[in-house]
Amino acid sequence: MKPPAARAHRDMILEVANLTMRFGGLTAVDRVSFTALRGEITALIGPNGAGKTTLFNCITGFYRPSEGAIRLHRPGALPVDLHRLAGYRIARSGVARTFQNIRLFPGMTALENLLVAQHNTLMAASGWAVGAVLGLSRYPAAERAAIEVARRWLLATHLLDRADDPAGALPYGAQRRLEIARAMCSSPGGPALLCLDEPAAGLNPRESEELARLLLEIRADGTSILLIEHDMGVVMKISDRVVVLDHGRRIADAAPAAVRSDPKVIAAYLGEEGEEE
Ligand SMILES: Nc1ncnc2c1ncn2[C@@H]1O[C@H](COP(=O)(O)OP(=O)(O)OP(=O)(O)O)[C@@H](O)[C@H]1O
Repeated sequence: MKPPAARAHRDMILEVANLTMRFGGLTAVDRVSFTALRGEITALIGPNGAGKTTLFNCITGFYRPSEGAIRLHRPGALPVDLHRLAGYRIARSGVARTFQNIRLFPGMTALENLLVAQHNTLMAASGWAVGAVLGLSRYPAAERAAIEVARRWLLATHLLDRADDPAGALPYGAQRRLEIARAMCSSPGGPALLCLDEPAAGLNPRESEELARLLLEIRADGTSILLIEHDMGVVMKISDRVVVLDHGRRIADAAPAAVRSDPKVIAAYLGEEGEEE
């Protein structure tokens, strides 16, 4: 486990402070605080209904939290209060996400899905106007760069040979990888923070292995990752830090080995998982 001094403010990518989200009388997230460090994989685990996806939805702007703050810290830039921003602005500030249920454009090819993800970059190159149609000189170069970025992520996700297949025709595991590739294409230079909601759901053991390798590559490439995942094999193998939620509250926040042997976590979640198997 990293010593507390190593979790300094300057190393932070995400700061969640006293976050609360209520739906009528139900408190789905209850005064949760934690930090995710730059260059790390931070996992968010806990039983069904613990509030993990609700927390993600607050971070990515799908929900406006009832209370508390969420800040993105990027090197050389002022912290960004994500809890005050609209979702599209959060995406533009470098936060990308995937969903529990695959949300690709099924009728578009794998390559097209990755180009659509770069729409903002391409529109910026056209001056947010008719530049592309008028043949503005910056647009063709931006388009070539977008194809190169897409190619790079098709390669990284082992989908280059399926580039021209409709996304909806790809096997399930390939669609999951394409979703991650799409998220990686959504910001120029890659997102600062990649939020993945159960990326291993429905994968077979070999595909889970491949996914773990891909996430380690993404981390090595400089993108910090926030990961909701029920596959404890994947979580324990690749996470630097594990935050555990139960009934909307944070019950643990430590290195994987410490979380695995924490009696509170075993009682609330890991024990229950073992019984299910
Ligand atoms: N839009 C909503 N309206 C009302 N209640 C909601 C809403 N979204 C989530 N909840 C409730 O908030 C609680 C937390 O749900 P959430 O989906 O965040 O849990 P989770 O930890 O992601 O669970 P899972 O592992 O099953 O995905 C649940 O009781 C859920 O029913």
